[in-house]
Amino acid sequence: MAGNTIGTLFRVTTFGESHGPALGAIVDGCPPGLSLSEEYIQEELEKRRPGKGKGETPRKEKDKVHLLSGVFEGLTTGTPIALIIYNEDPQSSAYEPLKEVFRPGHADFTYFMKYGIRDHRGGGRASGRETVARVAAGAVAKRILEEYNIEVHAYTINLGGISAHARDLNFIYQNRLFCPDPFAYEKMIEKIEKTSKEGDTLGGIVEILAKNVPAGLGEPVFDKLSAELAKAICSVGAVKGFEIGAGFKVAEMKGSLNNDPISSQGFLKNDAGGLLGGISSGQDLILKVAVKPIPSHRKTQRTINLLKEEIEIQIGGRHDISAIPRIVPVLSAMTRIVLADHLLRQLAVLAFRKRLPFPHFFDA
Ligand SMILES: Cc1cc2nc3c(=O)[nH]c(=O)nc-3n(C[C@H](O)[C@H](O)[C@H](O)COP(=O)(O)O)c2cc1C
Ligand SMILES: C=C(O[C@@H]1CC(C(=O)O)=C[C@@H](OP(=O)(O)O)[C@H]1O)C(=O)O
Repeated sequence: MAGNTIGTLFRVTTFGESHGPALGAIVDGCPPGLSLSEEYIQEELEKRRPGKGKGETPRKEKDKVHLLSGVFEGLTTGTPIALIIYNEDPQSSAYEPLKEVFRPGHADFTYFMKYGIRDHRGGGRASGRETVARVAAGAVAKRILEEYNIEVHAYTINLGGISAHARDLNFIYQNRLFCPDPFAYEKMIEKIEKTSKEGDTLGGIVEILAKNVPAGLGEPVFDKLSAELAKAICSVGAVKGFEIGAGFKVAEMKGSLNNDPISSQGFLKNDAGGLLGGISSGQDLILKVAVKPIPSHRKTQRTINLLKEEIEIQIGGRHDISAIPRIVPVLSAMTRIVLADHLLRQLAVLAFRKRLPFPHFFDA
């Protein structure tokens, strides 16, 4: 069925289920001549791989990526890139008792209402494990963006109500929570430990910062960069909120405060989050993403089964306490996929745009 592909010139399709033999991605539209290796992609996958930090699912997966096509002698050929990651530790029998039960907060009920059939093993395609394929594809997008010096950083600014106040971009890559604030990091770890003991789970907020994004990315109407980013980010499981720049605060701001004044040196502030008319302004892109707590907590939950009988369940098995931090590299990957697609789309415009007046407005 439809709905497994994202992008126009840079197209990503993912396939696979959490407890099937494998997950993977087909990446079509990557330009030729870029260096790309399994090692490069693996480095990104390691950031999402389960079982590496406090409160993460203990499922033992190497998440080893196999690059099947589209690369010859270390360089992309311009043809489709196929990436596959085999599942090694599914333990599907743990899901047998849940076969005819709808877990609250998970996708069991809606998948069943839609298809009338579902792969109950580990949530099937609705599992957070599907995101391994997205991160693999996002690594290809990263290679394209590197050619234009475009950087994407994502980091945890809130975990279970504990806020990060500092934004130390070096520190985010030194801790497993991708937290930019060493003080908040300690508090977040304590919160995970306490919540884990209580048998409960946590949500949080991830901020995404994209630097050196040239002005002009995004189409004017339906494929606005803002809309495409919202779609890509909200396509990730457990995402419940998305903000651009000042986000929901704009509702309370006056226009005289909200607008970012423009000087010959550039914009004087960035409440717009780098997007005007849905098109990148050349300022940093700043996005915020609200992530809900993991639905599989250990407390008793009310639900129904396939016979519509009311029952109580207690979910055991292997689960994250929070989708944070492992969702953080997924959100970077989705942002990169959208930016790579729109960069390629804008390069076609620029080939002609340079004939018009004011070419000095463009650096790309
Ligand atoms: C990286 C990541 C890890 C996740 N880990 C778990 C988990 O261990 N257990 C669980 O029940 N849900 C987990 N989730 C959340 C569910 O996949 C998600 O809640 C489910 O697909 C329902 O979708 P929704 O929350 O968007 O409505 C995870 C999600 C992500 C993105
Ligand atoms: C395996 C991963 O996370 C899984 C995401 C997940 C869910 O319901 O989303 C449920 C758990 O699956 P299982 O019960 O098979 O262990 C997590 O372990 C992964 O992200 O690689």
